[in-house]
Amino acid sequence: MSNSLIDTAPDFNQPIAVLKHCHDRIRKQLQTLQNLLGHLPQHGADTAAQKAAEAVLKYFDTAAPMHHGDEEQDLMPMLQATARGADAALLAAVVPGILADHERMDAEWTILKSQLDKIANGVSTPLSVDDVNRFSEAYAAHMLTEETQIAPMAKRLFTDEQMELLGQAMQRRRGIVPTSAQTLADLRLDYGLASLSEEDVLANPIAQFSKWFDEALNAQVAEANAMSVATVDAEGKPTSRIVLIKQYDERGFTWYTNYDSQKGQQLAVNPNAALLFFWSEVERQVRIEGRVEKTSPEESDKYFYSRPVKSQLAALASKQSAPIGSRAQMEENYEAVAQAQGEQPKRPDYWGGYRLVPERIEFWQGRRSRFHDRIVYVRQPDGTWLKQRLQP
Ligand SMILES: Cc1cc2nc3c(=O)[nH]c(=O)nc-3n(C[C@H](O)[C@H](O)[C@H](O)COP(=O)(O)O)c2cc1C
Ligand code: PXP
Repeated sequence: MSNSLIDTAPDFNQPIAVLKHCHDRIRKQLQTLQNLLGHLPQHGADTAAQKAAEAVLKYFDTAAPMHHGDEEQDLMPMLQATARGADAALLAAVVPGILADHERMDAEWTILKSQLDKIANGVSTPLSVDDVNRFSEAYAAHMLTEETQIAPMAKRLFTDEQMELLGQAMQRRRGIVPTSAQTLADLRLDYGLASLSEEDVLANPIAQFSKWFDEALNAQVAEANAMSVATVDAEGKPTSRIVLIKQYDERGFTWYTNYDSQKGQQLAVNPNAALLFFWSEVERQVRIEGRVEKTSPEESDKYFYSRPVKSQLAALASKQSAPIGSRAQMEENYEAVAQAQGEQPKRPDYWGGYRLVPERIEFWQGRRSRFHDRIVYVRQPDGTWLKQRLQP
């Protein structure tokens, strides 16, 4: 039970209150900056000024970035994945501005920091009124938007479980380990952001993939375009690795690589493969299975030449998946290729695209207590897709 007469920080089981508490601390630091502006002309970088500068530096170097991280990596993505209708429209209007504010405030902080560093070290240097005011005004407007638009929406929309997840993520960011020693086996997240029903999914699985992919991008899932590709060797032993998807359409899902690599050699013997996307921030997984074919040389050219020249050279300099003695040897190979090829390297025949032509695509949405939603599409001999719900 908290004593309401004493000003203590709220618990992480009330994450929105913690974020508000951070704002109050920011306001105190901004006041300290104003106080410093008044103090410095008379007293210079005396002990009081040094202490004040140190406090402001400590807060904006450590706590503020974590606060921005809470919002960018947890609060906003969770809200974006939950909000519908007018709430979703409001977020679409407000979130880009919030992210841009963070960048601007970071830039303004860099300017102030160099001045405060000197003051903290006892150097009597002036603190720019304009720099302080720009920084303070940026924060004031930003915090007001969050407190009037974002926090009330989160309080209204988030379930108890979502609040708990948000609080846990914020604790992890601060390196706070739960007090009872948590064992590996106890590590688990309960999912509850959304549901998936037969009515929700589109008739065409590629269109459904497109919808989820766009939602993952909008929710700022880290590397939403990264997918695992599983292949098997001649004896049927599986291996998997991450690649970046570069295109998808009715024909299939495409990535680019070295045809002589381990995966290339395996696909030459057995073209069956499986792709996997895991989008943790939206609690979704997509599994895609089928047979792989090479993209046409024209398609491979088009993608190869769209890449940065240094990546083109790196592809030429690397016998992907073959052992090599040292990093130095790799650098030598790169330099030799760069010398030989110049600014316009030519795509080698052994580098190009693979397209997985899907036969089965499953969409998984995490639900509470492991009672998840799974909808699978299986391609029928006539080319149509059969849709089924699978048990979790
Ligand atoms: C995020 C990420 C993206 C990657 N994207 C690609 C890619 O698009 N193409 C590629 O050949 N390797 C990519 N790699 C490297 C592969 O995971 C792998 O190391 C490499 O393709 C060799 O695999 P193999 O020996 O199984 O053929 C990526 C790795 C990571 C972690
Ligand atoms: N090839 C290799 C070896 C990679 O590691 C990657 C990505 O990590 C890629 C290709 C795809 O990258 P890009 O987007 O530069 O084509």
